[in-house]
Amino acid sequence: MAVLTTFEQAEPPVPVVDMAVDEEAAARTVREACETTGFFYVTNHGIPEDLITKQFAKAKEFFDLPIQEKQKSKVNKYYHGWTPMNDEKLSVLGDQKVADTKEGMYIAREVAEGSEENKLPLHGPNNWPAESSVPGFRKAMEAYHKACIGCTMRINRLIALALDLPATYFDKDFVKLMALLRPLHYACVASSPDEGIFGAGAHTDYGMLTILATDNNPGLQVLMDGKWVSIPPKQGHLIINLGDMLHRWSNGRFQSGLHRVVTLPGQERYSTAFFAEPSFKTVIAPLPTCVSEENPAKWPPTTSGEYLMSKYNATHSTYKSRQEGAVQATPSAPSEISVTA
Ligand SMILES: O=C(O)CCC(=O)C(=O)O
Ligand SMILES: [Fe+2]
Repeated sequence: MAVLTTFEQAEPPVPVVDMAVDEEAAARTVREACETTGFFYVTNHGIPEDLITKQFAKAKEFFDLPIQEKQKSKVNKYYHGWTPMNDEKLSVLGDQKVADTKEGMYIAREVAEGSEENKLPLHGPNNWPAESSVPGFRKAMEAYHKACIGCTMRINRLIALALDLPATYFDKDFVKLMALLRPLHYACVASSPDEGIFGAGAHTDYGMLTILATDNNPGLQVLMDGKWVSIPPKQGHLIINLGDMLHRWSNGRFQSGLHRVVTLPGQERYSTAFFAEPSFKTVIAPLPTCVSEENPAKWPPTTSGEYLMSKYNATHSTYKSRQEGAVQATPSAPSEISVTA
């Protein structure tokens, strides 16, 4: 594992997908990225720049609040809301001594209490901060969340084409998508891989895809050929990476790259991840173009909801304690990580 501490800074090592070019051409670039690292940049992604800027400004205002105020928005039973510093220990490599030096806020698609969807685990109201403590927070986050859903649907078309499926293939599975926006704030604590201190420990994301917006500070690294390679911020671009659910859905064809965040000395960092997962009940069994007699299913079927809950259980201490005696997540196939890493 010594090789995993090697750093290498290079030109952006993952492709740029221009979403304004014709879909077939874009899908070819997506396929190449998805079969190797599972990471790519998108440009002309259709999300107005001012929505990105506004949500960053409001996220900062929220994270600047005193802890007692943020505690009022602490994750609720749906796991929506604020998670404090050092809540997660994401690394799957056994190299992390201190839990992630970041705090975050989970914001989902708003589901009304008492509604049909509210009967599902993880589906319910958000835990917004009071309007008086961060005026405009909800409005900015809801606008950006909505724009990210639109972007997800467009990227899904490219992923479908890249898998030789009709462009609209995933639409039915995302009618009631699980969509979590997660503004993140990394503390001014320099990461030290040798001492096991990370902004975010090495992990793969859980779902279909992640749309990541970052401030101008680098920090994100992806493991490529045994080396940690920086994926730097790129003006006008968003970073897309695939999650484990798509890895499994594509029967291992598309990759969910192992990544981490290493923060630099004297540097706070803000990023906002948007995690898109299929609707809770979507069955995750190999996609038709990814399975055959010669290439049988590598995992048993699961559902999007079960899979996501098993992942939260494994990594979020507050989720685990909240669920004790409540939701029982069904663990999925245990081989996920070794396949990915
Ligand atoms: O902050 C970043 O650059 C990455 C965050 C991330 O990987 C995550 O939240 O899953
Ligand atoms: Fe991630």
